[in-house]
Amino acid sequence: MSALMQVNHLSKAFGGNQVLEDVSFSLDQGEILGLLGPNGSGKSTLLNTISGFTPIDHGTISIGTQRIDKLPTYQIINSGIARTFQLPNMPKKMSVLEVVMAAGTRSHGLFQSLFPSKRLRQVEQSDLAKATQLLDELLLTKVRNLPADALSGGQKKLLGIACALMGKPSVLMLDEPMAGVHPNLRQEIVETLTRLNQNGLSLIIIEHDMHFIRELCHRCIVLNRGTIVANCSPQELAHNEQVLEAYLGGGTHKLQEAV
Ligand SMILES: Nc1ncnc2c1ncn2[C@@H]1O[C@H](COP(=O)(O)OP(=O)(O)OP(=O)(O)O)[C@@H](O)[C@H]1O
Repeated sequence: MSALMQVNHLSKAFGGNQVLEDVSFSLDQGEILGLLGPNGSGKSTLLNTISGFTPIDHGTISIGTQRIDKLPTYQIINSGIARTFQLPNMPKKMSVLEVVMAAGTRSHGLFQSLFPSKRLRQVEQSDLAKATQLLDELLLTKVRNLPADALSGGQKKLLGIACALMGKPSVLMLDEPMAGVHPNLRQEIVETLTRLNQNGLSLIIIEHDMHFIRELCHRCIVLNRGTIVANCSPQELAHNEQVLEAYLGGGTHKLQEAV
C-alpha cells in the first residue's frame, strides 16, 4: 500500500479551545482507517478540516502530491474526497432518487447544468443508472419515491452514503455510519462498504461500535483531547493503555463495554 492522504502537524483551536493539536497520520491507498476517541475528542472536527468545512490553523493536508488544506470545499470534493455527516439533514420536497441525482449534478458543476447539451443528457442517463444502482446497493430502492425527509434516521445515513458516492470519490469519510441504523441493516452496510473498498475506495470511519470497527477496519487512530494517542490494528486497541485511559478517563463511550 502507498500513502493516498497525508495529514501533517495539523492544529485547530476554536477561541481558547485547542480541539486538534499536532495531528499527523496517513491513509494508504485501499485502506479502511477507523477514527476513534471519546466524545469531544475532535473526531468530527478532523473530518471537517480534511473536507474543507473548517479552516486549519497550522499543518498540511495532502492527497498524493497535491496540498488541499487551502482549497475551497468544492475543489476538495473534485480532488476525490467525499464525506457523510453524523446527523444528515434531508430536503423535505425532494424524493430520495432526486436527492441522489442532485448529488450527481453537483459533482458535474454549474456550467454543464446551466448549458444543457446532448452530452449533459447522456450524463443524466448515466447518473440515473448510477443512482439506481447505489439505491439498490444501499437497500433504498423501495423508498426511492418517498420524500427524503420521511426516511428513518438509519435510512438517511444510507442516503448520505449514496449521495457521497455519486461523485465517484477515491476517499470516503463516514461520520458514525452505524448510529441509528437497525441491526438488520448493519451486516448489509458492512458488506457494501467491503465491496466498495475491494473496488478501490479508501475509507476513514468515525464509529463507536467496536464490532463494526473490528470487522471492517484495517487500522485505527485514537484521538484524546485532540491528540493522537494510538495508531494500531483494531485487535491491539483493547490492550493499549493510552486508549483505555482515554476512554476510562471521562469519555461517555466506554471502550471496554464494547470489546
Ligand atoms: N464550530 C465550532 N465552534 C466552536 N467549537 C467547536 C466547533 N466545532 C467543534 N467544536 C468543539 O470542538 C470539540 C470537539 O468536537 P468534535 O465534534 O470534533 O468532537 P467528537 O470527537 O466528534 O465528539 P462526538 O463523539 O461527541 O461526536 C468540542 O469541544 C466542540 O464543542
